[in-house]
Amino acid sequence: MRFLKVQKQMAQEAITEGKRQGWMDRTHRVAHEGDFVLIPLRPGHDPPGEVVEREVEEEARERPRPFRSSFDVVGDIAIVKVRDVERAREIASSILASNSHVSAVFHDAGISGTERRRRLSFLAGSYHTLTEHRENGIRLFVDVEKVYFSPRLATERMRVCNRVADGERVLDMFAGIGPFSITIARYRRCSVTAVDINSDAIGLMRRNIEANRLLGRVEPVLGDAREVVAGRGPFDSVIMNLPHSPDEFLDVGLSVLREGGKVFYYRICDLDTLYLTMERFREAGCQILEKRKVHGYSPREDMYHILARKG
Ligand SMILES: C[S@@+](CC[C@H](N)C(=O)[O-])C[C@H]1O[C@@H](n2cnc3c(N)ncnc32)[C@H](O)[C@@H]1O
Repeated sequence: MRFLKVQKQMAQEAITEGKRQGWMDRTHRVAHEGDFVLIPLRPGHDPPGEVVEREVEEEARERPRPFRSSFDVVGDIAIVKVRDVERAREIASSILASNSHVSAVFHDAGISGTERRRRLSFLAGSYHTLTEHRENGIRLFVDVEKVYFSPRLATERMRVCNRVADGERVLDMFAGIGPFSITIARYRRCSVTAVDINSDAIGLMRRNIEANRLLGRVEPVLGDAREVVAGRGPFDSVIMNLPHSPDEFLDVGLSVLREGGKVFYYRICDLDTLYLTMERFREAGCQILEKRKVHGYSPREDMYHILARKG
């Protein structure tokens, strides 16, 4: 098989270009060879650079992965995630018929913008977007139209909480309505700084802190993490749950983390990008303690978690 051979430092950029220009063979995995990365090429494509031939084993072929289920339930609101709106309408009727606790159903046309708001259209039931969701023994007010919230991360939030010790200072850099922060403050004697750029999310976070009687334990901070985090800390744990673009903030997160502190990092990407990200952690002087898949995202990408220690 033919590969484009590039230096490790240039690999991320080359992979992005290879996907955009269509010369990268996305049915095979990227390989590693010393300080170089080998990017698989589609037949008949010759991008500029060094092209090499290598034998590949069958396991190097990417396998199709299962898609995620077709709807989520947040409080008493169901959010249908299939592309076809007609199919979404059919699913909406059967959700209402078979789930007595669901009273409104929306179609999700995707999440967009810095504030990660959902583009929703109303399908069935009684129209409302504000609901109360319960997970891991906490109460969360969520406006499904104005803020990001995913019930699929409930187990993940408890896992993170279980890795945090009493007495820690915790920074939740992209906190949303505060599900990680509030879970930790509820079960650990910690002080949590919870940052988000979306004013609606911070408004709901304040309400959630009060609803869970955690006033003074979680400090909501409205603003761009890049600006408002500098000068705070040092923190014992930093949570980075901005899975589409966390690398832009890795320097900020690590700058306020104490030596020996932990970073809980999430990223949606393919395996090749994940390995490059792990390399970035190592280059920044961190030790990877854990790496695992949280859930599938698309046929080619998954959401991954990296737990790393500074120093
Ligand atoms: C994927 S959501 C995660 C929310 C929350 N951690 C959760 O589990 O529900 C990412 C959040 O990051 C916020 N965000 C995006 N860019 C930001 C930035 N530069 N500074 C602070 N928050 C940001 C968005 O408003 C959004 O609420």
